[in-house]
Amino acid sequence: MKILVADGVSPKGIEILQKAGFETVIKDKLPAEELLEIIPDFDGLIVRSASKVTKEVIERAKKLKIVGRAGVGTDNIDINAATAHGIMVINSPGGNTIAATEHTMGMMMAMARNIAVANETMQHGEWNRKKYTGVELRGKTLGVIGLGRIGSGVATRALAFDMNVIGYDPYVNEERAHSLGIKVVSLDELIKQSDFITVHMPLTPKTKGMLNKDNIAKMKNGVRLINCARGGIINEQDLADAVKSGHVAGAAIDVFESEPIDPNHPLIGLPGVTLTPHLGASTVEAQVGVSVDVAQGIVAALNGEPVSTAVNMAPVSPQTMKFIKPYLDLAERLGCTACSLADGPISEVTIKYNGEIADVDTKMITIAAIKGMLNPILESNVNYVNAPSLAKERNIKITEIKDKAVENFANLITISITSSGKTETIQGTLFGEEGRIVSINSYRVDVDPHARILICPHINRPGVIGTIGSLLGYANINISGMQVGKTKIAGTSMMVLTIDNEIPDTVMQQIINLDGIFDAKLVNYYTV
Ligand SMILES: NC(=O)C1=CN([C@@H]2O[C@H](COP(=O)(O)OP(=O)(O)OC[C@H]3O[C@@H](n4cnc5c(N)ncnc54)[C@H](O)[C@@H]3O)[C@@H](O)[C@H]2O)C=CC1
Ligand SMILES: O=C(O)C(=O)COP(=O)(O)O
Repeated sequence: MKILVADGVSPKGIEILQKAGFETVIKDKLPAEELLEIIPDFDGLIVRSASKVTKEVIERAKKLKIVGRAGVGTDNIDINAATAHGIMVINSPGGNTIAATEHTMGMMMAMARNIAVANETMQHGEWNRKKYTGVELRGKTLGVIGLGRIGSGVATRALAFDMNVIGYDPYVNEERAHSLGIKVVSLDELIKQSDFITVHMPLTPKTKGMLNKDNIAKMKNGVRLINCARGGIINEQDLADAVKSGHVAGAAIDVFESEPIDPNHPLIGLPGVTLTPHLGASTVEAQVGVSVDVAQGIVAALNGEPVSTAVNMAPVSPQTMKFIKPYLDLAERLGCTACSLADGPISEVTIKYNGEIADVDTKMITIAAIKGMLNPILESNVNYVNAPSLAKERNIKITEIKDKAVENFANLITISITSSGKTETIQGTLFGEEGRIVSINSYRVDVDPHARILICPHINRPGVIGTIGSLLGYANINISGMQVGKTKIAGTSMMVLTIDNEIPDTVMQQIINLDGIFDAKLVNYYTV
């Protein structure tokens, strides 16, 4: 498989891709037209913030399976288009947190003490001590908007500078804010009380222009603003106007609505304004971190493994991922088994979780089951990204049930599929990390759901199993394992044979026609 690295990333990640057997094509600052032209040839794409992965790029990328963002912000990627095409988007959120946090602190100090402008003028032979008198951070109120990884890092560092830190983040609870040692206030209060305001949230339709002329007018006279998150969160023209009027004493800006910026940008040349060209993540350490993280994510995803940093899937924490990982494979095999038993279009699927597993976030396990169920019947490649939307398109109703109560197994997944008014129910559990099917339509079994199995409910009387064995033997099909499951219904059993070769349709029909056989279903796990 081929991976295109469109923006410069550290060679450490590229080594990981190459070691995993991927061919890599490395381009730095790839022009948009060239990206469009060459993308059809690639299975994976790595970008930073410079490359724009537009709908057009996605639509041309017929082989593309994954876009990896070596960094946090994915606003340069059309996530909806990627999802609609079943393309996974992953990012590498932890790797550049410290870099962006420290850059924010640096920008705040540079702005407060006129460091950048003093340096610039000194380089031109000027010695002007009076003009560049600054202000102290100690005792000033810092308003942090967005208390995620970077915002909370900035908050705790600012406390070490004896600043009074207040924060606003509608998605962070008070407990978390208290653990940071800061006070949570409303946006309005933060705007009115702060001497410095720094923003640390993603650019979304909600956050675009969140700081603008209306609320800048409510800020303290002499307020200083910092944006090391995304251009556009603070309206650039409104900010420039407020700096010119003197209401805003300083601005430290690393990110811009359009990058690189135009030489006529309104913030260029204004007193008190410190600008850097999107340097927040540009440290040696951060670039190694994001490159390694994104490469590992791509290798895992292209090997069919789930990735906790996927952006267009339900987010899963690394701890939850560790717990659920073995269940994903099991659920996919149970889904595949259930689908193979169904006799018509699937209308409804119920996935029930019993035991400890009922306490964790099972969304991804449910998706794995749907993926396993749809892959054998759909032409398109069903993956963790497109499985829910493909099920929805086919009007399949999906229900998750959770119940901590257990009977025979510490954890049990039960998948019931309804098709043509008939429901097939498969149950599975883990023995250690090994998945097992433990019941099929109430017949108790212990089946390893790999390779290929033949499931035959039959009359429990002498000779029935033997006739199938002979028939398969004549057809030169080897049976490498066998289980007979019983139920409470007297006189019937469930035979599950592990089969080494494909069974031709004619032989399947002969099996179904045998006296004492109710049905025969072949389950192939090659799609899992
Ligand atoms: N300048 C640079 O080079 C870098 C910039 N960034 C940017 O910094 C920003 C923050 O990154 P992280 O802290 O890693 O993200 P994060 O996801 O950990 O934190 C974002 C926070 O914003 C909050 N939030 C969302 N909507 C909000 C709203 N309307 N009002 C207030 N808070 C809101 C969320 O609840 C979350 O706590 C992102 O935009 C990212 O792209 C990240 C790394 C480097
Ligand atoms: O990670 C982010 O969100 C950043 O803004 C860093 O962008 P970059 O990778 O330096 O182009």
